[in-house]
Amino acid sequence: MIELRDLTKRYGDKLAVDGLSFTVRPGTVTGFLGPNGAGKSTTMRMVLGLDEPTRGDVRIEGKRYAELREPLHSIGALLEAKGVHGGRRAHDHLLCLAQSNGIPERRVGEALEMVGLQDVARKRPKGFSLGMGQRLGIAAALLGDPRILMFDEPVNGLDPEGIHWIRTLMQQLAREGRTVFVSSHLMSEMAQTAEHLVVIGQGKLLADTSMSQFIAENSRTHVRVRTPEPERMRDLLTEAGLRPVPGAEGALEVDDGDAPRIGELAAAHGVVLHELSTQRASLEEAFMRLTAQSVEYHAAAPGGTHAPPVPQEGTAPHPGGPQSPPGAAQPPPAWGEDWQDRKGRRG
Ligand SMILES: Nc1ncnc2c1ncn2[C@@H]1O[C@H](COP(=O)(O)OP(=O)(O)OP(=O)(O)O)[C@@H](O)[C@H]1O
Repeated sequence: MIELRDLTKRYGDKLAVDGLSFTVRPGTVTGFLGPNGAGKSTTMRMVLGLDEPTRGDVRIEGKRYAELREPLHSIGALLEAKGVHGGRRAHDHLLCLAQSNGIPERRVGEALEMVGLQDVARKRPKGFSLGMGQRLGIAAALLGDPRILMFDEPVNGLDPEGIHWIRTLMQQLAREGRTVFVSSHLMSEMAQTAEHLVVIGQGKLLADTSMSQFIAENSRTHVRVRTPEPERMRDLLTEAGLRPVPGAEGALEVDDGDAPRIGELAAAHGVVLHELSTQRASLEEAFMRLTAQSVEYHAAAPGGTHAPPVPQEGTAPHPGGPQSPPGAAQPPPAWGEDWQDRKGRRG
């Protein structure tokens, strides 16, 4: 369990994390979401004692990180996959970590096997692909067989096979009763992986709820009805006390109706239906709606106006990139911008 109480971090006049209180519980994968610059990485660094909170505190199984006698047994984390010594063989890198944390050597082989790197154990990570680097970082996190795992953007840059593998691994770790806390920008991925969500914006807590409740509360679910007799169907729905509105392709959309009831109504009046479907909003839609006010940077829309950010799975729009209109002002850093890039510029 990870417990945050009033956790706050200020960098100069920037309040990066603003009074966060929430608990990450064992047995489920908890997704950690927020627009760029929301404070996710800062929060994770404070969990690991890498950044000192300005106010408040964070406990791991009831203790501050600095109080953990053998931290790798309590919490394993993947913050930056590039934090590996490129010249030391994969096995030796893990062995160093194991020896300095009182972890038996056999765990090195086990961890390498868990992440599928046993065949390259004697190779140096500087020749590793991004995916292999991520796997090695995850092996390090698993080394101490910890009760808590924390991953910051673990699927960044991975191919579909790697993404699938990490998703399955996180779910398995949660099923084993561990606490799994993971941040990601890939909404469809998060929707498939996490059962619980913590959402922050501009350092503040926006939601701490189950995935299904989050989507239900922050989006619109409606029934879509297509029929060759739309006027008649609309009248029937209205008479039944429902409020159909015109949708795309001549369909009717009913916010407050349930599909079986509408199907029965149509059947009772002999109205042919070509489509009757419940349209559930995606996590991405719900996330965009909730965080619209707390996005730090908005991409400039063609024509120079500012539009709400539209996250594209796995893409990173770049300011001044090929899609910028000629003569357009350089927009501020956009959604999906490589965070390392930004952190680098920050110095
Ligand atoms: N060392 C630092 N010095 C100054 N400002 C910082 C520092 N670290 C973070 N910040 C600022 O704090 C805010 C939160 O940054 P953080 O990296 O935690 O956000 P994030 O949610 O992880 O973003 P991303 O999704 O882009 O990785 C940002 O405005 C960032 O510019």
